[in-house]
Amino acid sequence: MTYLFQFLKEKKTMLFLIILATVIQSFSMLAVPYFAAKIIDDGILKKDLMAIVILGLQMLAAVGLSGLISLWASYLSADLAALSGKYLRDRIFDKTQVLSIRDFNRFSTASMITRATSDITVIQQTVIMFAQMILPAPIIAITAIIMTIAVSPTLVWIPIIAMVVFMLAIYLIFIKASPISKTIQKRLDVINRIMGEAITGVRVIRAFDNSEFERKRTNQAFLNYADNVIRLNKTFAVFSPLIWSIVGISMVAVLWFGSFLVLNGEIQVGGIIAVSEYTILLLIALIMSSMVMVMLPKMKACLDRTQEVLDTIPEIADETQLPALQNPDNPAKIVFDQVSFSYRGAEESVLEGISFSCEQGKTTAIIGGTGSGKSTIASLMLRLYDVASGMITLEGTDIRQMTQHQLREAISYVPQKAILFSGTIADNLRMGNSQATSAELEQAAQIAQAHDFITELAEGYQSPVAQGGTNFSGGQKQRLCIARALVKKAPVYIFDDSFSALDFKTDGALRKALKREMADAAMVIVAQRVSTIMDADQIIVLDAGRMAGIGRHEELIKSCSVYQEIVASQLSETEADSL
Ligand SMILES: Nc1ncnc2c1ncn2[C@@H]1O[C@H](COP(=O)(O)OP(=O)(O)OP(=O)(O)O)[C@@H](O)[C@H]1O
Repeated sequence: MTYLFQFLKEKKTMLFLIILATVIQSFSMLAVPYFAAKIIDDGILKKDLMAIVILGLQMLAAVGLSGLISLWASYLSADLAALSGKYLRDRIFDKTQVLSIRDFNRFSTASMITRATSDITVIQQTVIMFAQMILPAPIIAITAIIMTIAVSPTLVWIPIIAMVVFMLAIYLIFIKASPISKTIQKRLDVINRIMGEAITGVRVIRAFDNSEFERKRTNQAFLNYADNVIRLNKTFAVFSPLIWSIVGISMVAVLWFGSFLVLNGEIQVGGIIAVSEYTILLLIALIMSSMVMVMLPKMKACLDRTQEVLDTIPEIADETQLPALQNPDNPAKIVFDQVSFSYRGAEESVLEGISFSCEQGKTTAIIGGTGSGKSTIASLMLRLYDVASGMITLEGTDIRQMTQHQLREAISYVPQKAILFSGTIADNLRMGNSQATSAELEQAAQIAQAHDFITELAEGYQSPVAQGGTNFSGGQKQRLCIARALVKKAPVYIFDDSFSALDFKTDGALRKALKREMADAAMVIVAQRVSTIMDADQIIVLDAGRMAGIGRHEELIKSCSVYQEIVASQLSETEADSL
């Protein structure tokens, strides 16, 4: 609730206007029974036509005012609801940008998407309903009771008892529905995850003819969701008969006890009409508000889930007191000093005692078997995780002693999985440097060996990129990601297995161009293929998270058995012998 209250605090003027409009609307609505009673008592019973006309006009004015004010209140509450959704989505988005990968994994992608979309839509809808239907209820209830007292204090117990019984019933339903609503939102997460996988993985599912298995899996998820929705609806099924019983019994009570009072001369006939109308208006206000109450358990579940994300304290946060940066001209750009690291929950270290230095103008390659920890080294350089022991420095400064912004400004990164965003090619290339000129885009694309295929497209650099870059081949996507990293000019470049989808010729041409054009940068190339890293200035050989060797290709081929094995497994005997 905290964040919603913060939002309402920020929008207090709007909230005040809505409350004001609601008060005026409630009063004008409750004036109608007052005039109705007067018309009966002072007009009809006294046969005074003039009084009937005047009171009728006053009644019409009250109805008109109530309608107009209600329209204004609706506009205001629609605005408030839409803005509340925007406010919460902005906060969630900002949070996703500071959460560490580990924090992020705690929630799962599907759940994060549900929280930012449908959960907030539920909150948004409830805010509008709250403003339009719940807010007027107490005002109408209190005024109706005061007006009833004014007409007949003896009959006031009827609307009061009706109201208490009604609220007690709603409270009990709320208590029962709350946990079910929470479960429903969790089931929705599962549906989103499974449907997401079924849709994005449709090619694989068809290729493995696995539709039947997927159908069973989705069916189970849909059933679990439906079961809970049915339980919730059953809980609310008692609601309608209960309400109408309370309304009916209240009416009987008003007419019955009211008739006695009329016969005793304590009130006039119009009084019975007024009291019964006040009771009905009070109950209608409560019915309307309770319809929204039905949504409250769900809204609470959604708010709790939103709050859970927003309350998460990022595992990796910038220090508040940062020392001045060391030496930006330090030729040793990135240094790993006895770095060890393990993923949360894993018993063994993924990296152990890693020490090396990436120098300006030099290429450092990291090679090793799958799962040996190559990508983890890249993630640590970007401080997506913090080291367990040891230290990583950028230009002489411990990367924990600088802001994440400073660190990531200095590094340009090409991820292992080529990720593109919907928009144009130019939009994607400008991601790390929005001011880049067309000439700079072209130059980067040329180095990345992407220029030729881009210019062959009808719209060139303005060609559309589909969500996830699905309209490009694996190799084209990789080259666009490399070009994107080159457009962002940085002292350090990390290529995490970014040449794997390229043919040997393109791979060779790209590396040659990189060496020529990026002569001043420190380059880190993570690779599986020996041919990609053979001419690097230093090669780090990883074996199960430990450094099995470091040096140039010619040295390692003689001294490092792990490297020899990798080379032997990839190059033909003649090729290996000739090296
Ligand atoms: N987010 C994670 N949580 C837990 N374990 C992880 C995570 N990411 C990687 N690992 C584990 O850490 C080890 C090293 O993974 P890493 O991705 O660094 O290897 P790699 O050498 O880059 O492999 P590949 O060449 O296959 O990409 C693996 O055993 C992997 O299972």
